Amino acid sequence: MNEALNVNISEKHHFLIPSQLLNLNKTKDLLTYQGRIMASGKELVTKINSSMMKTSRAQDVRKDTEKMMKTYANWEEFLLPAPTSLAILGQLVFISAKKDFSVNHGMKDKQFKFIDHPDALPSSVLHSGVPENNLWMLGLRALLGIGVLVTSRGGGILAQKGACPLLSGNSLRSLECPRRQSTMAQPVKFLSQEEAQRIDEELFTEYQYSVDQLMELAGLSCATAIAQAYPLESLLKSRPAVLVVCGPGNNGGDGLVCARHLKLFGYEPRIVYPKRPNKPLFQNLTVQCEKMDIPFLPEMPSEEEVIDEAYNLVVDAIFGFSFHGAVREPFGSIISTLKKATVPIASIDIPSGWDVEKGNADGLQPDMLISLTAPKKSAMHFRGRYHYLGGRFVPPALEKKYQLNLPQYPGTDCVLRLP
Ligand SMILES: NC(=O)C1=CN([C@@H]2O[C@H](COP(=O)(O)OP(=O)(O)OC[C@H]3O[C@@H](n4cnc5c(N)ncnc54)[C@H](OP(=O)(O)O)[C@@H]3O)[C@@H](O)[C@H]2O)[C@@H](O)CC1
Ligand SMILES: [K+]
Repeated sequence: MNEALNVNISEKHHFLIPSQLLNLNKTKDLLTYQGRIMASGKELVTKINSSMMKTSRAQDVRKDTEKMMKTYANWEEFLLPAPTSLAILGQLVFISAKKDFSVNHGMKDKQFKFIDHPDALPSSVLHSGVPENNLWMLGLRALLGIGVLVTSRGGGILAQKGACPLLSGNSLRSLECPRRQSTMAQPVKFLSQEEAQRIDEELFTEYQYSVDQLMELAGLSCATAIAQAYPLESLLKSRPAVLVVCGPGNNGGDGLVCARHLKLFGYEPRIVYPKRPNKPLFQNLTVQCEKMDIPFLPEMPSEEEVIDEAYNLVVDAIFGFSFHGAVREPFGSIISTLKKATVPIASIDIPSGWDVEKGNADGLQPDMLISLTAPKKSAMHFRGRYHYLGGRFVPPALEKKYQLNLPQYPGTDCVLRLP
């Protein structure tokens, strides 16, 4: 396994410890300081195994950790104690430093029987249960200087508790996270339709952005988030084909931009664009896609089997936050076909056909939602695997005015995975 060292603690318990973490100089110091010599490979496994058994009292570990981590950051504030109830639930803890990963990759025999989807594990700390006591957790904490952050789905609890949001994302770059004082304690705001439209309006009128500018950033966010959630190497079809369905408004424009960036990222997008507005903005975006050899389909495939057969993913860029009322044709038929397709759907800003605030229990159920600027109220009803925030263009004054409490994007990233 390239990115993580698999540590078999016992027959039932496995850890994946990211090699990046082990390579950190500070971590090495820390291990030496603990009097436990860190080695590599099998030796490391033995060391960890034995140190689990010899774990010092929780109080000592807490003090040590505090002392050690203070130099770098106030990590102690981010650590959640593992609830005892969780401590008896299961068997596994995973820590990964990068994107989602497969635990089966490079394994001789597939021994991860407690994992539902071994080929797509969330990258942030995932807790699906821990052994009968939390000794190993303390041990890990003592060894690596971090706590095991417990959550049922990577990062979920962390973000709500106001932990460094980077930790809930995909990267151990979180070690460098400058803390954000003002919004840490507040959950991100879910916008009403009217708020979303007012913010949008203000960006254009007060802040003097052009639509093209923001659309470019929005579309780039969408393509980036998609590439993170569905990396090329994870696609099941031999061709990395993606169907991008674009609607008549700016959400559709985001879809066109997204398609263009997906193409640059190595995907093979194809676009369905049944109602094209007669405005230079959309005409230009269309030409840009054509010049990038992105095919526009004459019509939406009407059979869901055709979509399932040909595409790895559908990008839903039909309607965004201005959607209202009952869906009109041709989009009604398009959405019903998409509802029957089994291929994952990534919705831009709002799952199309959903009420912007109330959602739609009988509507599309996308696997991914990329909320732009801030999630809308309907995002509370999103049940898919990947919820990303994109559109990193909100000026701080505007964020403050609407009390958006946006989590901090990791480093220079333009997207952030939400719990
Ligand atoms: N600040 C941001 O966050 C940014 C947001 N951006 C993006 O803009 C999106 C909002 O775009 P938007 O305002 O153009 O509206 P959008 O939702 O695409 O659809 C409007 C179209 O749909 C139509 N339509 C409506 N209801 C319908 C129905 N029932 N059945 C059929 N048709 C219906 C409606 O037709 P009309 O009702 O006018 O006849 C109109 O043609 C936002 O979600 C985000 O993706 C970024 O690009 C830039 C920065
Ligand atoms: K959409």
